[in-house]
Amino acid sequence: MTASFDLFANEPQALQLRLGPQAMVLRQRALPYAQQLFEGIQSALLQAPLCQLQTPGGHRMSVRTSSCGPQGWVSDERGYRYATAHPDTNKPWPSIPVAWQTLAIDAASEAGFNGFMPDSCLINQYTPESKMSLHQDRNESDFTQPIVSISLGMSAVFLWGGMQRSDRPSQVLLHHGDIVVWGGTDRLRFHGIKHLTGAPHSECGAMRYNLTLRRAR
Ligand SMILES: O=C(O)CCC(=O)C(=O)O
Ligand SMILES: [Fe+2]
Repeated sequence: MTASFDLFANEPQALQLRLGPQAMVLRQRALPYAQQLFEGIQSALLQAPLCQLQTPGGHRMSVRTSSCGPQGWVSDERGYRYATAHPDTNKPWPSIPVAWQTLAIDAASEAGFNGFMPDSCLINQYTPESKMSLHQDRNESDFTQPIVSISLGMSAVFLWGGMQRSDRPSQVLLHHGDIVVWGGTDRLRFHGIKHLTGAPHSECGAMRYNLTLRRAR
């Protein structure tokens, strides 16, 4: 075995994958916090149960969602928007755990966005039957604030498109512990989830969780 082989064996995979001028995947960035994140999700969902929301067009989303923070993302026949209370329980959303805030703020700054101040964390739960069509995140009031999106559990095929819905998206595999950050000129890029892929996850089975931290107001 050569010395260089040894060096490469210890080399982590490329830890940052650039998706655009102001967008990147921070591979495995959330891995050290995964257990803590799973526990936080479980306790948040006890207070704010997952819902299968209706789109304004009358379809049921295949993803189940909940939120933390002063603002939670909701959807119904009246449209997509942020709300201060859970649509079923009418209670305020649980607060965003401080560790999630810190992780998101640090990830944002590593991707070039200082001063990220999330007031909303969407919790998406996917099964192998779920997908999320190409969309832009545009219900927020300040597009200078980035999006920080944490993947946990099963891997997924992330669709990373352009500024037009018709732009053909590239496909990026997102794995347990990866964080995607996008903002600035990439803030309104179309994106989505084609489907989950790979084996069930040791911690959460045939499921993927995504935490999307944003500044809503
Ligand atoms: O699950 C993901 O990785 C993306 C989720 C997303 O784009 C959204 O909730 O707006
Ligand atoms: Fe999105």
